[in-house]
Parts: sequence; C-alpha cells; structure tokens
Amino acid sequence: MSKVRVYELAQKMGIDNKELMIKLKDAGVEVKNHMAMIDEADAKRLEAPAPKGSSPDREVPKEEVRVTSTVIRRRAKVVDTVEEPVAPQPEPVPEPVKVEAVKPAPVVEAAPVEPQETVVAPVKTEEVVEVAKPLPEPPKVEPPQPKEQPPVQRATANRAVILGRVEIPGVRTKEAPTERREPPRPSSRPQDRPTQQRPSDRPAPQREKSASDVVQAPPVVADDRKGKKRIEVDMAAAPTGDRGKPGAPKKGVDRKKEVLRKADLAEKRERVFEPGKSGKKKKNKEQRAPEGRKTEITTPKAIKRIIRISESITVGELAKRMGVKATDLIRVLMKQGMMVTINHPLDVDTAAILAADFGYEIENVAIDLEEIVEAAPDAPESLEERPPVVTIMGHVDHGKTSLLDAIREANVIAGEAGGITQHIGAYDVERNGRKITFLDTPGHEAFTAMRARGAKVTDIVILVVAADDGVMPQTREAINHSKAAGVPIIVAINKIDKPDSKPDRVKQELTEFGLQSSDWGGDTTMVEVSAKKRLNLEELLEMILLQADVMELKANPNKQAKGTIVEAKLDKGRGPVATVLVQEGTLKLGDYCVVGVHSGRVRAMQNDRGEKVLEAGPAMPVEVIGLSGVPDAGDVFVAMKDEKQAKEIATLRQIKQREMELAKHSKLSLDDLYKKIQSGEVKDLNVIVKGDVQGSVEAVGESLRKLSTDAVRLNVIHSAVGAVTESDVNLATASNAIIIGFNVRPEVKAQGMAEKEGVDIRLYNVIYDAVEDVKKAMEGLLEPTFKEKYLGRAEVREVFSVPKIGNVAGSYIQDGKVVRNAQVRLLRDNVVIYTGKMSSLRRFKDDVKEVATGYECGIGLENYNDIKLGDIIEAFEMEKVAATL
Ligand SMILES: Nc1nc2c(ncn2[C@@H]2O[C@H](COP(=O)(O)OP(=O)(O)OP(=O)(O)O)[C@@H](O)[C@H]2O)c(=O)[nH]1
Repeated sequence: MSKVRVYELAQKMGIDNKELMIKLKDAGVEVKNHMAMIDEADAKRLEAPAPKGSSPDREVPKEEVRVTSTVIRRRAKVVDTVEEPVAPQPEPVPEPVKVEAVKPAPVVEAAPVEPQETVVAPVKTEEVVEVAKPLPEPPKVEPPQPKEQPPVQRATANRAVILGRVEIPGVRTKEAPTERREPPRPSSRPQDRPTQQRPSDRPAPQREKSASDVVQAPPVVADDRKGKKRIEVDMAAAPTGDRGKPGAPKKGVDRKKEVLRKADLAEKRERVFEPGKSGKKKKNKEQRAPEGRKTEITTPKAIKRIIRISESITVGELAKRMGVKATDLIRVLMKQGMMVTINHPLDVDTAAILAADFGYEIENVAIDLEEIVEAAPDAPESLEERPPVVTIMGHVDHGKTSLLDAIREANVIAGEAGGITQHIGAYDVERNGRKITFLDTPGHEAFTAMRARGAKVTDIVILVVAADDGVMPQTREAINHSKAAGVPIIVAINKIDKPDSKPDRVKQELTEFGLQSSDWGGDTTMVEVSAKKRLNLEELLEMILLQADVMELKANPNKQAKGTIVEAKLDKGRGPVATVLVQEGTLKLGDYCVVGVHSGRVRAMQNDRGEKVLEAGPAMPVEVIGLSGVPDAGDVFVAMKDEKQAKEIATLRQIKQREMELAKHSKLSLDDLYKKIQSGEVKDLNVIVKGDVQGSVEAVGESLRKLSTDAVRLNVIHSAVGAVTESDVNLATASNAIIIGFNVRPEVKAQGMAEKEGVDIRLYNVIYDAVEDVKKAMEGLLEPTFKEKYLGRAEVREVFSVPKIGNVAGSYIQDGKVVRNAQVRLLRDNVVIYTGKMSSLRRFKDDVKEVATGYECGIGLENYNDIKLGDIIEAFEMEKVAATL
C-alpha cells in the first residue's frame, strides 16, 4: 500500500505540518512527526475535508523560493496560507495543542520527529534528500510567521510563508548561541524559542511539555530531516544543527541522514551551519546585516555629509567624495554658466553651493593665511615706535627724483661714508637718530598699484609741487590718490631756488584741493625746498618726523615678520630678489616665508647700501634672496617658522590665482556679450587694454574710463600686462571691442586673427595719444590718415658685429615677409624696445629686397645696435586708410 509522508501531505494540502498532525490525530491516525508515513487512504480522507482556510487544491500551485544559492525551497502558495495563521492563532491560546503547531514550528518539529524517525529511518534518508530540494518544511513556519518576523518577509517579497520561516531562524540565530547548549531540545528548546520569539504565545510551554513527552533526544533527526530548509531554521537556532551530532548517536538512521546532509549541504553548512555554531554565525549575520543596511541607508550620516576641503577641490574629487557622478556635477555647473572639466578646481564657495544641491556641506579646513598673518592684535605694551614710511608724489618734472636723490645723498654723506648706494626700491635715512623710510618709486601709479593690491605701506605722502609751475594734472591726481588712501600729505614746494618760483601761488592753488598751509592757519604742512640747491631738506625731514609723532606709528618688533614687497626682480646670479619693507616683527636670516604665490627662505639680506643684514625690524627695507619666484610689488610677505606651512600656503595661493584667472576669462567673454545685448540704446564702446607694465595699463584704463559720456559709455572690459593675445582678440570679437596696446605688440597669431575677424588693434607708446585717439573717435572726429600694415616678423638667432655698420641680426623669418627699408620694431618679450627703420637686409652678403617666411637673413637696424638673441624684429609699413574707429 502506498504511503505518503505527513509533511508531504501537509504541503500538498497547503497547511502546516502541525496542523495536519492535529487533524490526523483527530482522524484517529497516529503520527509521531511530520516525517511519519501514513496510508494514502488516510491522506485522501483528510484531503477531502481540507483544512481551515486552505483548500488542498491549492497545494498544487507551488512556489519556489531560493533560500540560498544552493537551496531552493518549494512550497504551496501562501495566498491562502496567509489567512490560515489568523485562524490558528486565536486557537493556540486556548488550546495548547494548536499552539504547538503554531509556535514551536521549527523547534517543536524537531522534537516530535525524532521518535518517529526511529521507525522510518531508512525512508527518511531518502526524503531528506528530497526535502533538501523541495524544501517542504516551510509550512511549519507558516503559522509562526504572522507572529514572528516572517510577516516582514511576506510583506516585502511574496506572501511566502516559507520565507517567513527562514527568517525566523535568522532571528533566533541571535539567541542561538545560548540555545545551543540546550540540545536536550524537546522541553527546553520549545520553551526558549516561544518565549524569546513570541512572548505572546503562552501555550508554547504547555505544548512543549507534550512534545517533550513524545520526543527526547531526536534533535538530530529533526535537523537532518528538515534538510536544508530546516537547517537554516534550526541552524539558525544554532543548537540543533550542531547538536545533531551529539544527539544523533542514538540512532543509526540519524547518522545516515547526517552523512547525507553533509554531502548535500556541505556548502550550505559552511555558510549556514558552521557559522551558526558559534561566533561564526554571528559574523555571518553581521555580514549580512550590514549589507542590508547598506542598501537601506543610501544617504550617509550627517557627519559624513560634511566634506572637508583645503581651499579648493576639483570637480572630480568633489563628485567622488559625494558619491555622485562627475558628469552630474559638471551638468549642474554648466547650468550655472560654468563650463568646466573634471579637473577644474572649485573654490570653497562654489563647492559649497554645488554640494548643497546634493545634500552635502563643505568645510574649509585650509590654513587661513590672513588668520596667521593677522593673528592676535599686538598688546599695547609690545608696540614700539617705528620709522615712518614716505612716498613722494607729484607732477612730471616737478622734481620728485631730484628730491629723493637729494635727501638720500645728504643722508649717505652724513651717514656712513663710502657706502655704495643701491637701488632696491626703498631706503631709509637718519635724522637726529631717528629713521625715515622712503619708497623709491615716485609717482602715484606705483602708489595706487600697491594700494590696489591691498598693500597699505605708505604712512606719509610728500607732494612735490614745482614752485614755478604750480598745481598740475598729476598733482591733482596725487592729491586724490593720497586722500583716497587716507594718507596725510606734506607738501614740498620745490624749485624755490628758481627766480620765477611763486610758492605762495602754489599754496593758494592747493587750498582749492583742501590743502591749506599751516602758515595760513590750515593743517597741512608745507615746506619750501630746493632739491637742486639742497635747501630746507632738513626741515622737510623734521616735518616728516613731526607728522610721524602725531601719527604715533608703532609696531611690535618681537614677532615673526610681516611686510610688503616694494620691488622684485630676477637676478641672473642670485635668482629672485625682492625688496621687502618689513612692517611688523623682525625678519631674520633663515626665516621661512610666503610671498604671494611664492615661498622660500631668507638666505641673505642686504640694505640699500649693499650691507649684509642679519635682521630687519619694522619699517626697514631689505633686499631678500631665497624666494622660489619673483613676487609682485605690493605682495604681502609673511615670515614663518614652518617650511611646510609656507609651501602649502604658496601652493594654495597658486591654485586660487589660477582659478581667478580662469573665472575672469570665462566671465568676461560671456558677461560682456550679454551686457552688450542688454545695453539697448546706450551705445557702448568696449575697450581692451594691454600694456607693458601694470602702471601703464591702469593709467590708460583709467584715462579711457573718464571719456565716458552720456551718449557713449566706455567700458574697459579687460586690461592686463602683456602682449595682445588670441584670447584678447577673441574677447574683442565677442564683445565688439577695440584693443589698445600700450608699448606692447600683438602676438603673431593674434594679429592674424584680428585681421580675419576685423578687430581693431591700436598700438601706442604715449598715453596721451591713445586717449586722444579714442576721444576723437567718440566724437566722430577721428581721421587716421595712416594705418600700420604688418608685414612680418623675424627672430634674431645670431648677432654679428660688422665693422662700420654695427650689429647685424642674423634672423629667421617666422611669419610674413621682411621688406628692405621697411619700418621695424625690435621686441623683447613682446615689449617694444626700439622703433625705427631697417638699414640693411641681406642674404649671404647680397642685398635683397625682401625675405619671405622660412628664410634666414641679416637685418641691420638704423641707429640701433643693442640687438640680442631671441629678439623679434617686426616689419611694418604705414598706409593710408579711412577712419575706422
Ligand atoms: N632749479 C631747480 N631745478 C630742479 C629742482 N629739482 C629738480 N629740478 C629739475 O627739474 C627737472 C626734473 O626733475 P626730476 O627730479 O627728474 O623730476 P621728476 O618729478 O622726478 O620727473 P619725472 O621722474 O619725469 O616725473 C630736472 O631737470 C631737475 O634738475 C630744484 O629744486 N631746482
């Protein structure tokens, strides 16, 4: 007679094993556990009435659930089953028996099975194998699912009651370690589990009793039987799995099962059993758990959402730190008008805005130089009197240089005789034991250029006004610049030795600018001097010191030095040389320092008399050697103890500078084009100014801006030092601007591009001419009758000295052609050194009319011999053209 196993029938009927066992009991069929076999007749009898909610028919549809990579569990569809638990649950409470079926599911099963197994041992073996595949056990779990964690699984995956079970073990696993020691499962285990897992299931204990009555040590069987599914459950519970061995010895069948199990589930064991045995299991869980968390927690904790950067970060790095694609960041930046690449550095502000879009915060952990520099304000008691720093300003030829020289000479003579004066950009003189520092860069351009860099160096301005000339344009500018800087003025009315000098008239004129002589009841000190005759120079110095007293100039000499670069150059022998005007602290030999984008170490210092100096205190100018590069005038000099820190700051500044340049370029072209469109009726004249030095660039720019009228607005959209480049031409094209070059030339490519694009490049070497031209053009009066026509340029590759003729430039024609008798310019680093005529053009000793690109030739310049290797000779001719501006 064919038989069927209880669990198979239960599976077929879609009900829990326990439940079926209860039904069997009710039906008078005695079974010890779900592995027991019953007659098919009995089975059919039971199937007919079908269990509570679930109809046997439903058993047919089975569901496959992959429990692990090697185990697939098949079981009846849960849809119905899901409801079942509801019914059984309430029952369990009153009836211990039912409860058993529900709660102890995994554990209890194990217990009861054992006894029966004893009987059907051999069969089981086979079954076990089967079980492993189809995973019948699940049904048992079904009942508990609703109460335990299974529900979670159901909810997420598929009503898989089974799944729920699987989970149960997982949950238990945590407790597993403790349970393990309770191999005597029957009684203890059930209790433990129910209590731990479902505290609400009180019947559990009672059940267990009954269960324990029936079974005792069979845990082994239970484990085996359930095969893998079970295993998971039991193993999860830890105790059973391992115990299987110890408990099994009781029955040979068990052993076989175990063997089978080992064979079949070797892999699984390693993963599930083994770990379950001890801490390993925990590890396993731990491993799993985090995985789960990872997927859940997609957003880092608040603390991890703060990105610390040091002054700047590249787009790629920021994307990486935020865990987003760099392309996403680039897209966002593009929307904001920034065309960047993955390696584009972002400053803190930009990065912060960008990061905010992705829910991150940016924290700038860079060393703040200003902080270091400013540090804590000096305590009043640490301050000591320091010499005043003086700048001389005035109109052209009013005697600024003469006055400076006169003062210095007098000082040198009076001071250390024999000292060889050197031009280091600043010097100090002594008067009655007190020092005065003069900045040897007369003129307001330098003064303003320094100020534009944020350097406030000058304490007192000496305004030189020629007594025979009076207040002139630059005098006015000097006054304005001084006032803007808030620097007190001492007027030196110069050239009083001249017969036609009228100091009073000067004083009178100055009152118009708010400078009233103290002689006349005002508060401005005015000294009548003569630089030429050395008249009243002492008095002038005296007045300077008096003014300094009023100002109470003080500084703390006992700390790391801080100063400003007054002048800097690249010396062939000594490398970068910079004159530092120490403003605070004392600069010592060996100090590390940061200057602008450069860092270095003070390797040598000397004063304006060429003497070696070991240290320089406040207001003392010294020439410093040891910098990594040539800084700009006006750069702040900061001495520091730490070399690494100095280098770091310099690097950061370089990055910043590069960013600023990049930002400036992209901004200009875009912004101005837009502005132009927006300007509507207002006629704009956009100008780009390029010059040989910052001072002239600023001067030209400033003069041009002043030409703005109500009708035409003049915008200097870009100004910089250097040759006219392609970038300038591009900008001019986009902004419909003209380019004004002051003492510089366009690069070859830029020239070609300008011609192609129709950009007007105008070159001057006199500011007045540039301003006048633009002014006339704005008034519609510009009538340029001649326009320069570029012919070509040659590079000087050798210089030959020819008797009677002088130096001849052995040149290579780089571009265009060079024509005999053409006008030429000699350029050195794109700065015009000489403008004149070509005196000779030869090829192999033969005079030629012209030489084309790619050929070599000898070029002689009229009345000019200072030709050097690398110079560029540009040939051009003037042609008549109509006004175009
Ligand atoms: N008679 C007389 N001539 C003076 C005096 N000071 C300067 N000069 C002359 O004025 C001219 C201009 O003097 P500079 O010292 O070059 O004037 P500056 O203001 O420095 O001129 P720039 O450098 O071109 O701005 C020179 O020829 C000097 O000799 C003075 O006190 N008396």
